[in-house]
Amino acid sequence: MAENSVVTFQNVSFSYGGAPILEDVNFTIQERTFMSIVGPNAGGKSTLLKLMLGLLKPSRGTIEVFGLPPEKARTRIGYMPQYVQFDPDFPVSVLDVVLMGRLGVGKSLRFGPYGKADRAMALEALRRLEMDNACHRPFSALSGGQRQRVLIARAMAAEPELLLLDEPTSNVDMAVETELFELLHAMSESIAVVVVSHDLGFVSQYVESVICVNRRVKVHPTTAVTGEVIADLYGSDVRMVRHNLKG
Ligand SMILES: Nc1ncnc2c1ncn2[C@@H]1O[C@H](COP(=O)(O)OP(=O)(O)OP(=O)(O)O)[C@@H](O)[C@H]1O
Repeated sequence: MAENSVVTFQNVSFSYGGAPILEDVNFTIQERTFMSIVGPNAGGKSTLLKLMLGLLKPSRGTIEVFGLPPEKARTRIGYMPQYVQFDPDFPVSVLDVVLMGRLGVGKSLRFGPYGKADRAMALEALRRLEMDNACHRPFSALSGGQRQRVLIARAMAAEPELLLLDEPTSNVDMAVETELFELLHAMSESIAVVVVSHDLGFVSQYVESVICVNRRVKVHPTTAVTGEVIADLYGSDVRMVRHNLKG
């Protein structure tokens, strides 16, 4: 593993049993970086994240996270999945949801009760997402955007060295999206942050490089993402939304 590499993919291919979803993938993610995974629907973005987490195994090639097989590095990764299922009748508080991020943190796997340090870390994560005032509210009573922030807090509560977020802003308005990206950008000064997004124009304002996924994977510095790169990735059917938020 190269020095400072958090994630390394070497000649990785993957299929769910049928046609290849990812083919001969090679890239690295360095520490203290903010990257986005972009690409068309069904291009393999979520699959790439699940491989990084060790939830799926490559059919070919090698993946290392912090120099380890991904499943051995999982406690160092914070993950926010694309869809979170929960029962709205289940009386779980905001703090309970964030505390779930503390499961497995530390030397051994623990299944509660949570200690003081766990609660402090969960509250700190909520504070950073400006949701600490809601800590005793039922999770089901929150708006979509508030839930999204709580789920990000849950991923952060694990004190991850690598934070993976699968479309974290799919339910939120643009003001919240901007706030979240500012926050993630700040976090990337100390850890590696990787965000799956459909909105290349928006993420380009924040990330240093983009991991373009469409069965093959190519990494481009944001400045090199030209119309040609986009057409290559998405074909002619591309809607590149540029919000022009920074003046
Ligand atoms: N568990 C599974 N079993 C079989 N095929 C799957 C499974 N999960 C995903 N796929 C297929 O793998 C391909 C890539 O899916 P993936 O979810 O990685 O794409 P994606 O780029 O994240 O898509 P989207 O932008 O729509 O979220 C798709 O064709 C999908 O149908």
